[in-house]
Amino acid sequence: MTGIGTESSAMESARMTQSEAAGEAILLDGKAFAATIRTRVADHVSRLAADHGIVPGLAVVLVGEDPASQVYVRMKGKQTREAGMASFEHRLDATVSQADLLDLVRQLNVDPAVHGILVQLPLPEQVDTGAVLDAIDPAKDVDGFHVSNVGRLGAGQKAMVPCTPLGCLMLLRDHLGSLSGLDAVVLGRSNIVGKPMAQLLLRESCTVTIAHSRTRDLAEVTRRADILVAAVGRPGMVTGDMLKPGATVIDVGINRITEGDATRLVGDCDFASCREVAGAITPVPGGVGPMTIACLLANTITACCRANGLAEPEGLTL
Ligand SMILES: Nc1nc2c(c(=O)[nH]1)N[C@@H](CN(C=O)c1ccc(C(=O)N[C@@H](CCC(=O)O)C(=O)O)cc1)CN2
Repeated sequence: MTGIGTESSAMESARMTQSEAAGEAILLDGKAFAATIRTRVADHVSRLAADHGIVPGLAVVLVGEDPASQVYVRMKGKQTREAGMASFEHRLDATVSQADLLDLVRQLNVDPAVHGILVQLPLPEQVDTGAVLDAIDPAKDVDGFHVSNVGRLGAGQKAMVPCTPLGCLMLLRDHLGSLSGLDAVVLGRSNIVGKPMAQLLLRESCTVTIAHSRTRDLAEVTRRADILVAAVGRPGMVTGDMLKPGATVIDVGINRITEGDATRLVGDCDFASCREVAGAITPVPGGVGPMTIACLLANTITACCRANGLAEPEGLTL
């Protein structure tokens, strides 16, 4: 294993034969890959405790009662504890003032037991999200959303890298090896996914296009992509006819749709038609989503090692 994302290749070759025989895209199993990352994180946590008496700590701040956010925060706490790290959960009322939220962030910034801080998004309207994110100590900014980490990533310097794009990159490297020279199209220009994803792909020497709601002849753009990352939050927007045959498709969308009495999660890609054209594709659920929390744990270890002047964990950072 050299660097991030080569460990599941044996598993993948087995799947490849099955998928190829069926004339369908290979499924990039984020759930399984995330489990291998969490195991690596847990191993590193044990070493930090045994060799240095250090327990990495992650503080997660949840404002309000958005049902999806509550689920994600619960998952984060559980997986943090399972990896042997300390989890600090702070739940604030939806009506919290900007000043009180900033006070909490400042307390966490100076708490030596806390190596990573994450404020769950979205925040309620009365709160200035940018101001809250920029109040987090950049060294503890395990989400990589602080403007200084955004700038460092863009400048090719050591940074905290946003978890979802980092997870996408791990999946891509695991499947493709080198990405150098490939045409990559990122669909979506959010600060959380689209923009950092484009920066990471550029760092891998891809030729990167960011497409968005104003892009003209979108299908003509996406059909050029060897790698397509869809992060627009529109269920089933990408259809098979918009893909280059054999493309690697990373579906970041997590959209809950209602069908009759039932609800289910779907991505931004129309899975059935994309699977017929793509070479490989991430499913929803079980693709990018689980990678996000695994990378959050990895970033917390990275922040903890940097804070203590220790070597960074191999295979968990860029
Ligand atoms: N501060 C942040 N806020 C938000 C982020 C983030 O990275 N930092 N990302 C998203 C939500 N998110 C993590 O917070 C997240 C989304 C989805 C999953 C996941 O594992 N999804 C599963 C399905 C889970 C389900 O059943 O609902 C999957 O795709 O298989 C994890 C984390 C917005 N906010």
